[in-house]
Amino acid sequence: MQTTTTTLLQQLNSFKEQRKKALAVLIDPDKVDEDSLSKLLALCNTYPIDFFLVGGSLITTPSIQSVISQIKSQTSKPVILFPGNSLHIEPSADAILFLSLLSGRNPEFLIGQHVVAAPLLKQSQLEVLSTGYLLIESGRPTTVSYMSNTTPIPNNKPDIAACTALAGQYLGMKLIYLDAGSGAEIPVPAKLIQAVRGMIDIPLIVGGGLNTPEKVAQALEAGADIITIGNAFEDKPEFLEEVAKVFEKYNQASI
Ligand SMILES: CC(C)=CCC/C(C)=C/CC/C(C)=C/CC/C(C)=C/COP(=O)(O)OP(=O)(O)O
Ligand SMILES: O=P(O)(O)OC[C@@H](O)CO
Ligand SMILES: [Mg+2]
Repeated sequence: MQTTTTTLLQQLNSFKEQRKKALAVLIDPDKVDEDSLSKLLALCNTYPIDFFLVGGSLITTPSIQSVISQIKSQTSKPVILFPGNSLHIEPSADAILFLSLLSGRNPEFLIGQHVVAAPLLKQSQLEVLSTGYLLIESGRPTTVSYMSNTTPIPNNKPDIAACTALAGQYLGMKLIYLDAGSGAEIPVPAKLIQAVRGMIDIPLIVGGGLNTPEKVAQALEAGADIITIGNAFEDKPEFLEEVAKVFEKYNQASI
């Protein structure tokens, strides 16, 4: 019998078609130890999360692989790399966000790291998810803007964000990620999310500073298909219960 496997991209596209909102839990390998990760993973088995993102702008932990191995031993959800550079490729994950930093004008993060990464990805089994990555201004400089030496899109310029995202879609990218940056003071504004949502057809990921149920609900309401949460779960894993309630409301309404 022939078996067909669904790719992660197909799953994300089908969520979007069904209007099912997805939740990604971001694990920064530098910010967890075995015990704290174990506690978070136990909660991720209690509440319906969709996948894990693993990564950071700067990773000093020698083994991303051991973090992935712990996630895989405690849960069955897909693990997607969220890399800051080409050194962050770890073949034991399921997929990688192949990010091109479209909001910036630094060729290294638009195409340079990608050339180095491409042959490594070809040798791996990782599903490569071509992603237009847009940093949105969020109050104070973020790790990503510093590390990438780029300026984010002003958060009162929804048109610039929408046109940048559309250019990404026309270039063939399969996902758009709007990121206010990890621990952002001000998350991506609803108006800007709406403008991007209205311009593109591909799934939209939104993250950065989503640390209250209200902020999560606002991003979903504005049109995010996938929400990423990192810091708020690191600080308080129990926040997952509150987030799950927000998702339940949206996902029940979509059935
Ligand atoms: C193509 C490959 C393999 C690599 C390049 C990938 C690109 C273009 C990355 C864009 C720039 C960048 C540095 C992105 C990092 C995104 C990320 C994983 C953010 C998570 O948050 P942190 O920046 O680690 O925040 P903290 O300060 O809270 O740790
Ligand atoms: O850590 P937080 O603030 O949730 O941000 C998540 C992610 O979008 C950062 O790149
Ligand atoms: Mg980090």
